[in-house]
Amino acid sequence: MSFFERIAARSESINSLLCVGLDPHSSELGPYYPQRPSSSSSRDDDANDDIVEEEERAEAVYRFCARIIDATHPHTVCYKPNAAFFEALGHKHGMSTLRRVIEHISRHDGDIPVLLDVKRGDIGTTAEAYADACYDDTSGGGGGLGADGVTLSPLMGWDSVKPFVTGKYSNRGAFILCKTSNPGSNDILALPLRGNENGALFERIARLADEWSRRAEFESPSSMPSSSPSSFPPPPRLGLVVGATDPDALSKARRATGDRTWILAPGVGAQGGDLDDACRAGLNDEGTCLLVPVSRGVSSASDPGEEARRLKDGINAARAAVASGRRERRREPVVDSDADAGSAVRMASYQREFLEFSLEEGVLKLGSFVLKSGRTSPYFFNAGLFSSGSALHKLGKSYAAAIMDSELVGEDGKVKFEVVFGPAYKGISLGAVVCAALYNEFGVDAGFAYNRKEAKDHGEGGILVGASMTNKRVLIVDDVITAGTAIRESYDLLGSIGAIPVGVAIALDRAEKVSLDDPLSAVQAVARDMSIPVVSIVALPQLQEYIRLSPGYDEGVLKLVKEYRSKYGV
Ligand SMILES: O=c1ccn([C@@H]2O[C@H](COP(=O)(O)O)[C@@H](O)[C@H]2O)c(=O)[nH]1
Repeated sequence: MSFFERIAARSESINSLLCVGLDPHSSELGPYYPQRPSSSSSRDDDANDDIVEEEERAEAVYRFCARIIDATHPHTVCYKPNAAFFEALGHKHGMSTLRRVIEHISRHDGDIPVLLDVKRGDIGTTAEAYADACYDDTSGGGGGLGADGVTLSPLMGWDSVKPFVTGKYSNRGAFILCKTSNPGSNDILALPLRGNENGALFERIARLADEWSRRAEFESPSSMPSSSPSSFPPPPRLGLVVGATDPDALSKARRATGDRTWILAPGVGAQGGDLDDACRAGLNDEGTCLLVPVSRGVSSASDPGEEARRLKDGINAARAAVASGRRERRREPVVDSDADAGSAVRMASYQREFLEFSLEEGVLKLGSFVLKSGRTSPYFFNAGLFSSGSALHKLGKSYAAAIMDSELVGEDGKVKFEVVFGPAYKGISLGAVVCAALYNEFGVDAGFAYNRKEAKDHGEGGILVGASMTNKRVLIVDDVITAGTAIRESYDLLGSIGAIPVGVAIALDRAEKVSLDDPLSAVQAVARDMSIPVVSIVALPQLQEYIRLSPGYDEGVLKLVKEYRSKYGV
């Protein structure tokens, strides 16, 4: 198992997100010194006394750590010894004491990972040596410390991180410093980004954690049994350090990095971070992927075991509240109070987010719009206005979430299509972002193809470009279906080359009839005529519900939407 798989497995098996830090501060070592018979030492004995003191200090450090480990291990997902306190023991005792402590951890039942807090960062060749020093490099003589994961500075870039998570260390993991818990973290890590990117430097780092994890997997694939599709996409190799002292940064980092990345949030206890706020901000939608490391808060307690249990319970209380709140928002149907509709409207979190950002981007507008059909619509959707990298990224994620939430996924958890087809023109870019998001978000590596409106008379010629679709199951991606003409053309085109259309994915289902005496909407008619599902990110009922639930919603707009729906809707 990889480092983060071990973290996840232990977290689940002991139902905890607590990481105990081992920071043997001098001020806490007093009770751990071995008793020495009092002797009257002369000046000649001073040098000898220094040596004895060094040894005694190292012994005190070991005892301090061992006592904490023995008391807290039932509640602890992983231990985080901070290398600084061991390095300060000097060349003779420092590393051997650290190794002794790490070995002590491994003597306890269960697989308890060791995260060495070293905050390294250097050019690649030096980073290789650091990686050997931190881990147990048996191939190079076995002189390493035997840690399973490390903390790293990301500021020197991917090549400084790579040796810790690839090659012979592909099963290790690293937390990269994103927004640290100290006040000075605002000096650099919170600086605003320039150019097209919004947010602060730490948000960029949060995004990089995902990117580098994928890069690590690409450059140094983990050996996974092909029979375990559930392990795809592979577990991340990088997590983030984001201080519990800044809940706002924690929620921004969580949003930037996504749900699979583990965040280490130091700062609870001696640094004043609030446990509850940190959990609410840093947990993912499932109420996990957050480790709360506490060092002095545990070591200075009169009963470290009891304190660890109390912290574990406190974190679990927060995660229960967070998980149930988020689950409810994401999965539970929202009952539409509209008596005319009279049915429940399901609103998943990806649907709410999609509506939110479509309105923000001006892609979805509320007002009064005359459509090509001559109808006056209270809303208008123009997917062509998703016109930035960030908007396309979010759009792709929304489509991918809708597809994975639909009948296009079989009982076996696999998608029912092999190729994503984007019909010219708008469908080309949509198909591309959807195909990339399916891979990024869900590890679904489908082929991608599109068509030209006019055949090329040079080069390879023809109107189809990209993955071969002959005898392949194909998903058609478009923005909206108005009359269904474009989708029917795609369907015929695919049929003519022996491809098998298995579904259509669109962004918005207007859920309206083409002509008033139709029993079905345009989307329903396409699904019926082609006998394939048409999946949409949202449909008109979700838009109506979104407007109704928005703080300060406009009753006038809602009334117009209702009227439009009752006149043209299905
Ligand atoms: O942003 C950071 C990164 C690392 N640390 C380390 O965590 C512990 C915190 O100790 P407490 O006693 O729980 O405050 C310590 O080893 C730091 O070096 C951090 O605090 N903040």
